[in-house]
Amino acid sequence: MADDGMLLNFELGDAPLTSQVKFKGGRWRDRVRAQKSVNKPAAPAAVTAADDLHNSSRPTKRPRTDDDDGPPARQFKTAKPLNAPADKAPSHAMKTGQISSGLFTSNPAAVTSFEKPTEEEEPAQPSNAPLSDEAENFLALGLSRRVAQHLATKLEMKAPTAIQKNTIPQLIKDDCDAFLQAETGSGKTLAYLLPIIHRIMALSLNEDGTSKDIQVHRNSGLFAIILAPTRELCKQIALVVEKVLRCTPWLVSTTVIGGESKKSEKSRIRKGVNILIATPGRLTDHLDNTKVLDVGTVRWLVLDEGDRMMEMGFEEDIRTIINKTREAPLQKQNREGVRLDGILPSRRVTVLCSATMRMDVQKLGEISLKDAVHITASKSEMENDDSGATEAAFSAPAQLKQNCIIVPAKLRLVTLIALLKSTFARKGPAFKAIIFISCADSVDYHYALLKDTAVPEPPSPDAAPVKPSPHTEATVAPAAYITSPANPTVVLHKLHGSLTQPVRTATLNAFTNCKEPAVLITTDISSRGLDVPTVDLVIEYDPAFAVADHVHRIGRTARAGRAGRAVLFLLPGPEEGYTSILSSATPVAPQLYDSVLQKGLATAVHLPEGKLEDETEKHTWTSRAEALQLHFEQRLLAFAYSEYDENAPKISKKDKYAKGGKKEAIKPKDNPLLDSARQAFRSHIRAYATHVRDERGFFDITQLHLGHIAKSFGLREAPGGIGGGVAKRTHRPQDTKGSTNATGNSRPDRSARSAHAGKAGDDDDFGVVDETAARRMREKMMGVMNAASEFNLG
Ligand SMILES: Nc1ncnc2c1ncn2[C@@H]1O[C@H](COP(=O)(O)OP(=O)(O)OP(=O)(O)O)[C@@H](O)[C@H]1O
Repeated sequence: MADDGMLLNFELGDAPLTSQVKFKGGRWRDRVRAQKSVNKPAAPAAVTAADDLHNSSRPTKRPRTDDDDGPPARQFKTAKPLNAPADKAPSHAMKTGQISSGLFTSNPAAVTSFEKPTEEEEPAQPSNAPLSDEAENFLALGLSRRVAQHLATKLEMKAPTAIQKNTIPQLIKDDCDAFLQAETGSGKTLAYLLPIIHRIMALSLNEDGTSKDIQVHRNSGLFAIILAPTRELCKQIALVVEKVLRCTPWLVSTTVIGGESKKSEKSRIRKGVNILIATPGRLTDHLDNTKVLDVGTVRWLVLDEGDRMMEMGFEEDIRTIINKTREAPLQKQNREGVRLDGILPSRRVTVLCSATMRMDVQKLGEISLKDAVHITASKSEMENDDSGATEAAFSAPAQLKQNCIIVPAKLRLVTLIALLKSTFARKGPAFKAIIFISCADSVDYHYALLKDTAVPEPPSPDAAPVKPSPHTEATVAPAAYITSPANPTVVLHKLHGSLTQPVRTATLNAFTNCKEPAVLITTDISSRGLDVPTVDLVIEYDPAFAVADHVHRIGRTARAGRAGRAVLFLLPGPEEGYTSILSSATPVAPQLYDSVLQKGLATAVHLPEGKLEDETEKHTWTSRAEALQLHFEQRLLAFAYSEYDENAPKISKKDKYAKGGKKEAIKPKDNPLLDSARQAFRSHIRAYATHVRDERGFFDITQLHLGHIAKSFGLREAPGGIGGGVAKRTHRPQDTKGSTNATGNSRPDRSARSAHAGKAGDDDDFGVVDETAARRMREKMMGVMNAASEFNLG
């Protein structure tokens, strides 16, 4: 066995692990068995292949800091559980045939140079805030006094943002198509909505501004259709429309977004609607089947987050919607005889809207726009003048602080906890964070891992009855690990597209309205358009599949001029080069993972039942990190092996070693958390293969050390069953140790990564991504998404 890097995580001893794992919940019989199992004396270790058996690589060059109390670069003995008596720390690992590699050893070194931050820099001036000049107001942009007053008094919006300032007069006076492109959180929704509502309201006004005798009402015709990619986004837009329409209660909006019966949507359309907010699929369905849906009076078609709709495969639906609205004869007056021309546009106007500019959007522009003006926060110009379009393609709000932490795979999980723990300890009670993860399985797993598993205390007789929503039972829970005495209640939420619509809606509402500090663990379902103004921190635990998605993800914070911070986790190696393309838009400051761990683990980790350490011993951040990792690994092993179960049929030595004398792991028992970890790992690896082609040099699946990645899921070895899209490489590439990849970064030593090798030093690469297979996989993911729900990366 290679010795370097292969360590037991703890010493071998014979004392029981008593308080390391506490079993709560479930049947009492299971709890008793589980507790007995951890109290049993240890048996000699049966060693099987571990995650990095082959990892005979170079020692870690872990960056060190001044007050570093970390371990040496190589260590042959790592920490024992902190609450185990000295020299007596038996482990599940010994019994299960598992070996766990040391947390701080055999980690590839980062090539990024980390500059020590000198002083807290002055935050940049917000770039997406309402304008501060007193002369800037909605009235001056041409909106009616009624709307301007309503915005100021009821919605507390006195001044427009830059994109609103450039869009509103344009869409009030001109009837040409428009492409709105501005940073996330810059108020694009109101930028296109206000002129539409202003012009519809004008149908009820005389030229002198007084009200006409006949006012338009819900039955006067459908004037605008707004399309958005997700139900969540549609609901959010509908809420904004509804708030603005409160100043004109005779106008009505509604949504057709699926997730409820088509019959009730039909009946709302029949009652009359002036502004319709829809997802493309559902609207196409209604255009085909709902006769009362008359698009003859429609003057505006807005495609919000157009690029996302294209990416999700809605191109056909969008084409159908555009063709059907264009083909319907344009009615110059409605059936009540109200003249529409002259007040509403004399042609159908299409507005395309996105914070990012990518190929999908250009294609959508070709399908939907004619002689469009390109409106940005700084100017408005005809589209064929493309200056400015690309420069703004990937910009993020200026006040948004961006960091990236280069974390070796094995340390990802503990670094995440440390980051959350220190952030929540420092921040006020209303602090909110979103963690983006690549797939739904991984969201499910991390939610299950981080939530407080303690059975809640029965409420005292005089306590007010709490009525938890039945829809959020499985998606909202108190968090463990990241709480602190300063911030004891952090509420964990999870959201992804495989959840049912009522659960998605209820969970999002719970997160938005949560008065406690809150974390939302989610997929890219939450990356677009989601407007929770109080989100302070976005963590990209898994990088986005494309830079455009990254821009939208981090845009969930720093909205409308507020401050915000985004942290991106990257692996040492090719991924480090990714910062070069991000920094071309906004600077991304690299951060040492050591400093994150040091800060977060300066104090004990809190479990619901107490601290995860023996207070009589001295602890360092490294020993706490090791203990925390061990704790997670033990949680996965807790119910996993029948050897722990006294009542389970005994497995004979003969059976154990049946296959040609090979050591066989003992058959695992059912452990939902372990199953979830394995499933999450597999989905994570598959998702990794779907990064867009242009960025795959940074996210190269052949560079992943699966054993180390497994450890970040609390697993001690990489489970099998990863297929589809990942083909075995047959030739060892030449660019091994010391070579430089396309990004200019030297690759980590490949010989360090042969855990999946057929033959050591030969066919040792895990696989290459076949482009067609990757595309198929991505399409499949999108396909599942469209069939089951509309937005599910998982
Ligand atoms: N003029 C304004 N004054 C104050 N707040 C505003 C103004 N306009 C919009 N906002 C607020 O800014 C936030 C972001 O608005 P909106 O969701 O429209 O941004 P966006 O540009 O569409 O962002 P994204 O690209 O992320 O979808 C919302 O909370 C909205 O209420």
